[in-house]
Amino acid sequence: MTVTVRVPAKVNVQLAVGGVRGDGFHPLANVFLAVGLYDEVTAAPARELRVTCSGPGSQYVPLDRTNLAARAAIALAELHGLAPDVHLHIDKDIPVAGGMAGGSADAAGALLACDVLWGTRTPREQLLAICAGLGSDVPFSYVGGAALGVGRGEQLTPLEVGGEFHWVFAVADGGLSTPAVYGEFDRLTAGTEVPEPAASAALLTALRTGDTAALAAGLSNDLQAAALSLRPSLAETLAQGTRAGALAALVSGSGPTTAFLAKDAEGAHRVAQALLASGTCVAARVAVAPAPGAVVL
Ligand SMILES: C[C@@](CO)(OP(=O)(O)O)[C@H](O)COP(=O)(O)OP(=O)(O)OC[C@H]1O[C@@H](n2ccc(N)nc2=O)[C@H](O)[C@@H]1O
Ligand SMILES: Nc1ncnc2c1ncn2[C@@H]1O[C@H](COP(=O)(O)OP(=O)(O)O)[C@@H](O)[C@H]1O
Repeated sequence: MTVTVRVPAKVNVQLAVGGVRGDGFHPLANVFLAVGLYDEVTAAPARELRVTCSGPGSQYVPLDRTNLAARAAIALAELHGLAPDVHLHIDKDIPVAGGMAGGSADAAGALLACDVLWGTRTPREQLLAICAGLGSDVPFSYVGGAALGVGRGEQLTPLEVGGEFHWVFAVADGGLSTPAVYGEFDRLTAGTEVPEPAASAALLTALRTGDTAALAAGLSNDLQAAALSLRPSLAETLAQGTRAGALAALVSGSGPTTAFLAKDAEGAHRVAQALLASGTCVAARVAVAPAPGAVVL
């Protein structure tokens, strides 16, 4: 028997970042939106823990016990006093190290796949606690849809979404390290008063009412300046998407993937074609949001 779970990528429609905490993390008001780009994680019985990976960027994914999917399997096995003897295969479609939470998606997917394969029927609250222990973004990858994440992003409140949003994602050449981008944020804000992060009421209303123009007006990412500082060429990608008719353009999370909100499906295809033709990205993907969280196929 094998179990395959599909898990979505995310874009942060608002990422408000406060001053660094004593534990090295930053307090956030993180408005997550799951988008329809997916990894699939398949769990199969095996003699020992083994991870394989296929798809774009898979050569950059570690296959040892540092892989977030492997860590998820180990954490679940420990909870139930089992050995984590499982073969996890990750079929990647989410850009690696791209600011779209691909590793977090794989962790959430592996957790659900192993829970079903092993018949451990772990209560949802316990699964979410394991997710939070694995990484700040992992609980959201599990639940999907849209949610406000506070604390370091792991404390979630689900958000209502009143419509569909059409996105384009420009995949950059190479990745950006999340800790490096937070470090650059600290450098750029040193000596300034960083306000307490708070979710924007206008943005939450835009999500609830499915108002694309209002969502476009409210998009914000406090890590964008840091990502652009580390990768100045992203400014040109953002400009090309805007020129092609995107309603708004921003860096996705810690980058370097850039995200473009379009009016409708046709607009999204136009923006994707223009981005590819501009040569400022290696791939341009269209995706609809919101997408569901981890689901068994
Ligand atoms: C920036 C965001 C936005 O959603 O995602 P990406 O765009 O990278 O996908 C997240 O905050 C990334 O979350 P995640 O990738 O799960 O981070 P973690 O594994 O928990 O932490 C990795 C490192 O990022 C930094 N970090 C993470 C979260 C946070 N609130 N403050 C931080 O300073 C810390 O340096 C930490 O050691
Ligand atoms: N299953 C996984 N998929 C992708 N990256 C992983 C995975 N497990 C660990 N990693 C490591 O996490 C880093 C961040 O990857 P990823 O989650 O794709 O990006 P981001 O944090 O920007 O959303 C990668 O460079 C890789 O070394």
